[in-house]
Amino acid sequence: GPSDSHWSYEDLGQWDKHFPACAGTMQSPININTETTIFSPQLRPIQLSGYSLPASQMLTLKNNGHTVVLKLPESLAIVGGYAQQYRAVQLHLHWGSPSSPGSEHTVDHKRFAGELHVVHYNTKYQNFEAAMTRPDGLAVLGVFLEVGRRENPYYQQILEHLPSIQGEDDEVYVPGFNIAGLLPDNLHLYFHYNGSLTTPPCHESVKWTVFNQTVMLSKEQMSILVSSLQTDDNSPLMNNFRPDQSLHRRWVLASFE
Ligand SMILES: NS(=O)(=O)c1c(F)c(F)c(SCCc2ccc(C(=O)O)cc2)c(F)c1NC1CCCCCCC1
Ligand SMILES: [Zn+2]
Repeated sequence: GPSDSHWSYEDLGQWDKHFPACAGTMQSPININTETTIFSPQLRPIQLSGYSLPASQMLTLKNNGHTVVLKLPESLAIVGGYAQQYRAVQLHLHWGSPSSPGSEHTVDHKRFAGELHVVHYNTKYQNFEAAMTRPDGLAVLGVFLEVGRRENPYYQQILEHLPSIQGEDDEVYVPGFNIAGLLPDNLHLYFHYNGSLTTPPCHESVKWTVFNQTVMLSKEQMSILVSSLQTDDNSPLMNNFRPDQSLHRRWVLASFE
């Protein structure tokens, strides 16, 4: 894949040997300290377009050895909340283990069960590859996953296929569905900051939106997420989250008080 899969979450300290950006001062994820976020009323609600896909539109779901990735058509776009238009590339998940949480961002040092990332690129650049290295190149929407009492039908559209892509590089076709169903219903309560990809090559090209409202999955769904996939040497794919990186001179904005 785009970043050689020889890196792992075990050798985090070595990432910057091959990918120098990983040692930068605008890295992600971060801990969001709600005491020092800056209320920014100019932040508009995130508006999405084209997120509801017909079942006739098939998407590829792949275990790439680091996470499960759903490739998205460029017809999905962020049309509000960002200064420029961004189009979808893919979405993927981060999780922990049967006994521990695995979100990437934390809020007041609380780590959530998991985290969804929907990756988009700025349409002022030719394509994703050109955008990936520019400061305003990418927009990633982050959603915290929690365990609740009911099954989440939208996440089930992804989770039900995990048992059939257990091995690294396994992939399967899944029918389209309303991708917006994976996000919280309230898209105007969010944190916003400038950061990076949380995986090598760690490019500092991401304008992050982390929603304040979480989404709920059932216990059984979370169990499928943390225990279905394997990585290269058939070891369980778990705890695929990067520890939080220091903020340095950055501020985190909040669209709410
Ligand atoms: N949180 S994140 O957005 O930084 C992120 C991660 F944390 C990730 F862990 C990942 S997966 C690791 C990168 C990767 C490896 C293999 C393949 C492949 O075989 O197709 C593809 C990608 C991952 F894919 C992403 N997002 C990617 C950034 C990596 C390179 C380009 C792919 C689009 C966005
Ligand atoms: Zn991610």
